[in-house]
Amino acid sequence: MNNGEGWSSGGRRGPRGRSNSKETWQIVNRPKSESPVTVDRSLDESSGNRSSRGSRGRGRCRTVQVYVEKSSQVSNVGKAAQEEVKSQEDGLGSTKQPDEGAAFKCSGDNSDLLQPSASPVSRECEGRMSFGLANRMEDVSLCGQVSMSSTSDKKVEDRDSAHKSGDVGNAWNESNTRVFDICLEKKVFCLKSSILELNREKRRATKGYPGIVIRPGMVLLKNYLSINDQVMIVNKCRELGLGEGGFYQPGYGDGALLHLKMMCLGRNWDPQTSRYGDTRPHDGSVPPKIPFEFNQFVQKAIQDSQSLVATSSKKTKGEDEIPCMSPDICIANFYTSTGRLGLHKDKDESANSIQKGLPVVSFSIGDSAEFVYGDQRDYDKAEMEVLESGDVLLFGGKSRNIFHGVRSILKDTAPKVLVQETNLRPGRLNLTFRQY
Ligand SMILES: O=C(O)CCC(=O)C(=O)O
Ligand SMILES: [Fe+2]
Repeated sequence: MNNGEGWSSGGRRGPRGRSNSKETWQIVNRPKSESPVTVDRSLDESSGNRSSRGSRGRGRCRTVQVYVEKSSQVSNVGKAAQEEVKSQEDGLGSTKQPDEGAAFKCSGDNSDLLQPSASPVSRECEGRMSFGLANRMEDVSLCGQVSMSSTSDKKVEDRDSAHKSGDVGNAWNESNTRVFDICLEKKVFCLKSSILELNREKRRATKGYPGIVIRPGMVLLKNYLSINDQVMIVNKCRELGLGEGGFYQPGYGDGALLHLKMMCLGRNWDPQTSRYGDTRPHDGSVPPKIPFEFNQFVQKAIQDSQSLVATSSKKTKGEDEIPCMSPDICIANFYTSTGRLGLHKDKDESANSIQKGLPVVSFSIGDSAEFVYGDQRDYDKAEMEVLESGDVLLFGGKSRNIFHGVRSILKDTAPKVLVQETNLRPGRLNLTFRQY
């Protein structure tokens, strides 16, 4: 049923600007009792491939945890790349957002329409499985202070309140393409992090966290990227993001803006045409190459997901559910605290890639996000998973064509130590890797 709002013409991206979205969402959060089961580091280090019962899941859902040895994980790739990258760019660019109530045209896969709120749905729980993944936090010193730029914060506030009051334009034009800095430049004042908070982060980073088979072809590796790796990724993305083909404010063909900043690596994805290309049409820039270390993380995440799937079902080979993939595209999104992304399918990769179910591999860094997904473009039927900093999500095989999106960014949830080390702006960095 059409509730009066349409969808964008972008193939990959879907709906934007659902009015009063916060109030009308009906997705059920996982009850507290079903939060991921953590494992002791001692277990993790001694047991190699042991499995035990966990309590994650819903209702009748039984989960099993499998522990992997710390040495088998990707570790500290590119530690040297943690140097601070200096830039004189202000980096905010024009961040005008479309009016929340704006209607958008629809076409192709994005033509389904929003349904009015219905009763909450529970997620399918069969086949879920946990996979213990120890994490690493060597060499990152914990300090109780986080610094941010007050100047930049003020600009972000201004933009946000303009957005809320709906008095900003929504047209995409050349001025929207100014480079965007994902990190704050000046350290002007300090926010104290409580010792409790820092200890919580430290515990989280040093304990194993589960990997979960959410549904066939969809795997979530919780807390998979160490803080060191996250720092490296942020620094690298910042460096690339300030150069040719770096972060900018994208817009659709109809002029509406996406609620995020974007940078493409490997190949350019153009939201105006929903196509991949070698250069970025609005400025002719060539996308930076995907850093080698990023691809190593992706390969490792695919392998670990395949092992997880194989362990969870004797009948299935891991590769059948999550096929191997060599990424030649990475789309980096930066969401400020008001950022979001409507339900959409990733469908602009080659027919061969999609047909084979080659997975999309997604890294989350910074503030947590409410990630929604489902078989239909229907928010009321969608399920939700909070993606936290360091989480890696894969959807391939039978889940390659799911609708998915980001409902909201949860403020002040980024690990303090990450913010302190990188000066990452409030918000979330997301990288999705694909093979064309
Ligand atoms: O930010 C996310 O988690 C999802 C991003 C996404 O779906 C995309 O870039 O196509
Ligand atoms: Fe996507």
